[in-house]
Amino acid sequence: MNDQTRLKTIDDFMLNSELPLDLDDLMAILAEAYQVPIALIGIVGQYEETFKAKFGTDLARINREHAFCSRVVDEKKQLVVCNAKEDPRFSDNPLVTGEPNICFYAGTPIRINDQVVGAVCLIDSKPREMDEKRLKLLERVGALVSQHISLSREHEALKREHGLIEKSPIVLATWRYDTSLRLVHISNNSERVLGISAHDLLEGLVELSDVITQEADNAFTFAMQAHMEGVESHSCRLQITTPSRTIWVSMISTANFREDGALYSVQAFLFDTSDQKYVEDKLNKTNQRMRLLLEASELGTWDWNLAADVNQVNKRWCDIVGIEYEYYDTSARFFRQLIHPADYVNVEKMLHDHLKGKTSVFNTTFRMKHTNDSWVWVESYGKTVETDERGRPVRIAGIHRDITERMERELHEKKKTQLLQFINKTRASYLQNNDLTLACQTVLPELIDISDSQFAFIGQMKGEGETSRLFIHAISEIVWDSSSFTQYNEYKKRNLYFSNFNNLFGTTIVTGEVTISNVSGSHPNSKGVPKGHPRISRFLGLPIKIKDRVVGMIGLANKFDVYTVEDAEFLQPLLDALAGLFYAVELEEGRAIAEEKLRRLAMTDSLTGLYNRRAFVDECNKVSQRHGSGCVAIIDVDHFKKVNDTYGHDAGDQALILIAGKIAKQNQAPGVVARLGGEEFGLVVFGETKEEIHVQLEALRIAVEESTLTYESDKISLTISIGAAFIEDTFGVDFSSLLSDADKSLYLAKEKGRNKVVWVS
Ligand SMILES: Nc1nc2c(ncn2[C@@H]2O[C@H](COP(=O)(O)OP(=O)(O)OP(=O)(O)O)[C@@H](O)[C@H]2O)c(=O)[nH]1
Repeated sequence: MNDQTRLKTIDDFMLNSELPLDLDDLMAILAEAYQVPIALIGIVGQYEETFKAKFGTDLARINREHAFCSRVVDEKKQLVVCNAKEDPRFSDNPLVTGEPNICFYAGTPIRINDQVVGAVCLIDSKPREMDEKRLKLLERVGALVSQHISLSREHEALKREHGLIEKSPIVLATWRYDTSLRLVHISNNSERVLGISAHDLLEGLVELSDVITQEADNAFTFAMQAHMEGVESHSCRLQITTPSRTIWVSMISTANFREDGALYSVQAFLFDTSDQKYVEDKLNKTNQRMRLLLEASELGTWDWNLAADVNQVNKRWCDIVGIEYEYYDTSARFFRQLIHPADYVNVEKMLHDHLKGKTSVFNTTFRMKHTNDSWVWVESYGKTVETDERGRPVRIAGIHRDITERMERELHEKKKTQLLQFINKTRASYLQNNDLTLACQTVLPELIDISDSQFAFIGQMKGEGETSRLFIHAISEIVWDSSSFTQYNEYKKRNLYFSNFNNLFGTTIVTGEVTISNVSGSHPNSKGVPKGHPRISRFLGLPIKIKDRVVGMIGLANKFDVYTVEDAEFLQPLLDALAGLFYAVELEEGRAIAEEKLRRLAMTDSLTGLYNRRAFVDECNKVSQRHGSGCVAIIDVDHFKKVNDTYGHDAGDQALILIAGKIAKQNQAPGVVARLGGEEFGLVVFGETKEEIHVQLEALRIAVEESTLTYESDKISLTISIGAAFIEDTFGVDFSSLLSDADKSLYLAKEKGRNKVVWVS
């Protein structure tokens, strides 16, 4: 191992090369001084010893096994052999027995890097002695040779470096400092690289200050002064102008200091960076032009370093969102918090896609919060401009363009079209289904969307005056407790009414005006919301009017932005359309009521209020469609002509009203009671048996018999005769023939003396 290290050192110091050490003269002096015929410097290799310097012999190398020096190397110490011929270790050594007939040998180690690599030795063919003093002297010679070898190597290395520098585009210069800095060395490539000959500079024929600009001279002087004041390294850029050309040179200088800290020398590398300077200048000019162009084009710029989380923007960028340039916060968090909540997810997605390499550019439009609380539409266009060693983006840069005006115009147009579409949709839904509530519910989500709101309702006033209430056709589902759940269920059943108008939305109904509240609780009529109800931060109440009458309203809540009069104006066509529909519904309802009235009138006997004959026939037809037992009867007032004749027609009328009342009282629905004409009434009675019904008819007869009509001062007694036909099952029965049968029985009842019930046999 140790031997290996030694051989490596030999290799390293090129002692295994053929080159001599150039110390033959020293060997001559040494031989002279020690009065020996041979003095050598031997380097002991693996198999042989090579003589690097010699005096007194022509031998270049010998086998290692015969080399005396190998013992010096192996034992790492001086070796003195006074008489080899008598020394058993060497007596048969061919170098002893033959040429050069070694008899005396004194060797001292050559040490390099603590390794003994060879020896400096003295040889004589005669026996000799060596005193201690001379041996010490030889040891010192060995040390000097060792030092010489080391220095030679360093010198060789330096020569090689200098040789490299001379061929390189880098000029090496050294200044020595005594009272001032003086150029003491400059590499020969100075002429080629800098255009100034090294010779001229070193001889002082040309001064550096003669060829550099004033500005560069200042920079150079500054560098040197910095070194004089203790700065170890420095770099600057100098412009050098020679008659043939002008170049830019970068100078990197290093100071060397003495132990007391005083400056000893300055070494500098100078290299031509004109190309780089040219590119830089061009880039600067381009940047400058770009900046002017951006400023002129009203473009905001951003340059986001992701790793450092620094987002640099220009002044225009700040202007777009109304931020003072000086107070701009460069963090991405600040940038993000300006993005509109409704656009945030999309922006993040677009950014993510670009960062992951899914898109070559980041290009999207979104809204940003202006310091004046409005939203600014920006078009953002960005691109990765720098990546790390793994290709991941570390810097993205881009532009912002304020497109608010264009977007608002476009959005307004789009919304207008959307509004007209959904107005048509509402109308169509109503016409198709004749169901206004369904139509309102269908368009509610679109209304919320188009108005940028969170909640909405559409209501219509129902009822007259004091009792009028707002019927809720459609409302956003907001359920937060059991009572609101009940309320929402009422809504589902189409039975939700708002009747208290002493609050924010009620203001719209009461005043018939648009209600705008953009700060929660700020409106004088605001009563807040029930506990648990989502916060209503902004509210817009829009009245639906027919002429000046409020017939309903739209309530909108929680727009991202503030509600404005323009919002109300924008939605006016919808309000008008709903007003039209509400009016149509009102008309429809009125017509239905009138029709019902007419229908009732056509079916009613005006004197008694009972069904008339036609209605009786209709009702009998209905009865004939169901199963069950019963009877049909005809009732006739006895001697009614006499009543008329005796007490007058009016008394007759009163008698008819009285009897009609009795009949109606005795026969409730589903029985049918009608005045068939004159003093004749028709009756359908239900009952299990004929007997059971008979009891009912008898009761009616008796009730009339027992009643007395008081007309003016007269008491008028009345009786009725009844002809009745029993029906086992009413289903499919022909009532007209049964009535005819009952009429015959009535005739019989009259014949038998009146005030009787007679059944069809
Ligand atoms: N006051 C009044 N009389 C009416 C009305 N309609 C019919 N009458 C009268 O009713 C009378 C019916 O008389 P009649 O058909 O002769 O029968 P009656 O007098 O009741 O005798 P009987 O039926 O045989 O018991 C006529 O005098 C009609 O003028 C009416 O609406 N009001």
